Amino acid sequence: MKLIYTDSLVVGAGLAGLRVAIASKERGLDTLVLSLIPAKRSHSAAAQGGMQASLGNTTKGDGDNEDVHFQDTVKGSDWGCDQTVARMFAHCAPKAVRQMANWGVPWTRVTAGPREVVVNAERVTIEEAKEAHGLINARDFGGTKKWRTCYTADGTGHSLLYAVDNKAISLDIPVHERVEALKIIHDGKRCHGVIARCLITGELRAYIAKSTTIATGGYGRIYEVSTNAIICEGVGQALALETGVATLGNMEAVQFHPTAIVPVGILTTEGCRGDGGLLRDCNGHRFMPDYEPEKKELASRDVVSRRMTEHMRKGFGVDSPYGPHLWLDITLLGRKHIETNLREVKEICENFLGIDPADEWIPVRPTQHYSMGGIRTKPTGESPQLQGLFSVGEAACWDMHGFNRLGGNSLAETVVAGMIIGSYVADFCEQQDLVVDTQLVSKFSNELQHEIDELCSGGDGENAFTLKAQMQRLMMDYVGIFRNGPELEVAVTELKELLVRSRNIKLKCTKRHANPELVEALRVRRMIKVALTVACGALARTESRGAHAREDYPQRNDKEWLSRTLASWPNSEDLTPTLSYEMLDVMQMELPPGYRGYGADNAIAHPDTAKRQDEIATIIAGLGDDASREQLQQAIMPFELPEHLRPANQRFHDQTKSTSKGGKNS
Ligand SMILES: Cc1cc2nc3c(=O)[nH]c(=O)nc-3n(C[C@H](O)[C@H](O)[C@H](O)COP(=O)(O)OP(=O)(O)OC[C@H]3O[C@@H](n4cnc5c(N)ncnc54)[C@H](O)[C@@H]3O)c2cc1C
Repeated sequence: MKLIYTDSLVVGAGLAGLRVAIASKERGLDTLVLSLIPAKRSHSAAAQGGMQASLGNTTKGDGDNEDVHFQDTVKGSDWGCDQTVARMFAHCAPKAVRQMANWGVPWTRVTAGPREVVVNAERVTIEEAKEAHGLINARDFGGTKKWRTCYTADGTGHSLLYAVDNKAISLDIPVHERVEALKIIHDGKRCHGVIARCLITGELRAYIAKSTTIATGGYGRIYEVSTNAIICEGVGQALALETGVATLGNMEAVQFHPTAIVPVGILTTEGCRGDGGLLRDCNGHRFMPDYEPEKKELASRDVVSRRMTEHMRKGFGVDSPYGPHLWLDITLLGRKHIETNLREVKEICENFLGIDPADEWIPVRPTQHYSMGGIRTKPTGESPQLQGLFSVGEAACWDMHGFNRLGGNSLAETVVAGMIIGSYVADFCEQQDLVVDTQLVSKFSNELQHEIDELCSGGDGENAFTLKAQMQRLMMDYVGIFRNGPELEVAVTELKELLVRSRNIKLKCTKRHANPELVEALRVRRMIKVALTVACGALARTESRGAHAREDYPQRNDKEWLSRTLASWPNSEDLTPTLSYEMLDVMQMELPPGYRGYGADNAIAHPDTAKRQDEIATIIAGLGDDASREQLQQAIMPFELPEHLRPANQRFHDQTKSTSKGGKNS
């Protein structure tokens, strides 16, 4: 078998993986990336609406800064996130968005003077500052206090991925395309690389590295209908799970996006509502203000998706051969706006629905969209259990999204976390020697070879495609937007049966090289395990938090459930994961749990909340009015960053406004 050595191995050539690879290569490390597909076709390219960074350039972003972005992110997460990580992220997002401009992203810019926008269904004219002319613009997105989402029309992921991939090419970073990592090489304590299979020749290869970063994206395709690319199948999470040691975090936290088109499930960006689009029911009635008078269509995604589902259950859905749906109305934005800022949406509507969204309403329904859960890491991106194993981007539970990700915070996470974690990965590689344990390599490659031999051994057995379809249907029916105990029990029981059956898959086509059936068979048994971590986590969590909505436990229960679910699979013969919990410590939080500002306000309070609020008030009073925001931060919730990322961010109106924390400008 071919052994390939490198310092920094990155599995995944989406935005997150490439950004880590660039950080390694820029430090002079030998770096190599694996990908199922050419880098520029990675799922990141599909992102439409934009990335959040508190630049505060537009009038509607005036007063924005890291504090506001941090608070929106924590509230968006329904207090499920790691607040230290949310702080690291909010601090570095402005740096990342500017770096992307430097690398060639053609951000939409501010034009000084009057600008016509739609706010709450009305056309209003805002005035953009003369000093902001030519600076990076931002649009509104759900769950945010300010207009903060930087964008390139509605092709933001495409332009980001092209810029980042071109940067990787300019640094001569090799990407081994059409290669699938299927096993992590480890000794229970330390990760040494992966065993991968070439999807063209079928050859197995060992990639041996000082650090291995899993950046394989989300696991959306364990559901039947998803906005995700078909390669988002959760194999990266399964790789970690199958080590038996590494843990996955909050796998039950699965986001449903409010506006995917019916029936195919392709996304229309949140930018549609951010720019002023409305949701209407079968009577043409704009219903969101009835449920969410303050944020209306721009509450966070978990809230809007639930309200839409609730409204359809009351009989206000539009009947269609594909089940009920609602309408997204962007006609009020006008043709010019749609053809410049939402042109991908227009093309999607024309090509997949045969309608012109400047004239007609778009049929939409909430659809699986994002994986908040993933490979649990420390703030440095490293697995707490396996030294040298890192994870980043949607594959990871770093964990800045908790139980609900805000729109625009994922693209931002890929390049921000890629920048931060890339730096820690490089530090790690500089401090470590390359360890080559050939016995260990043989053990894992033999296991994979044996698995392939079994699948190809002929005879009667299960069909991989059938099992996958059954798993996807189960997840859709029983582990969806609203969940309850009896249905989750059904999901777990039937997924366990599918897992047993998946151990007896036999291929009809037994070719060892390019063979889609073999690819499917190797993936589906891993996907079912991932699906079980979602279903079991959801069944065990007897509360509602963010995207995890239990009809039988409708309250957020901070008293008992302010925790992160950890899932591991210590014994390969087990039929369910082992769950444990990492408690979130209110006494360490900068923002103790409270009301999000939208959605239901019926949480069961944590006993420490009031105590922590008092403690923070005492700290602020003790430091006095002259304290800098850095002193305050240090006293309330300090956080680490690589040194080059620590300097304060600057904004064009810094000179004219207060620099104290109270002034919300830093
Ligand atoms: C339609 C759509 C629109 C979106 N719009 C926005 C938006 O406007 N703003 C926002 O913030 N977020 C948005 N998101 C979310 C965001 O795009 C993703 O979360 C993000 O791009 C994920 O990037 P990533 O680098 O983590 O993974 P990906 O881009 O998914 O890349 C994964 C990589 O891993 C590789 N890979 C996978 N498995 C293996 C394996 N076993 N072996 C080798 N390689 C492997 C793949 O080939 C790929 O290169 C959107 C998502 C969707 C679905």
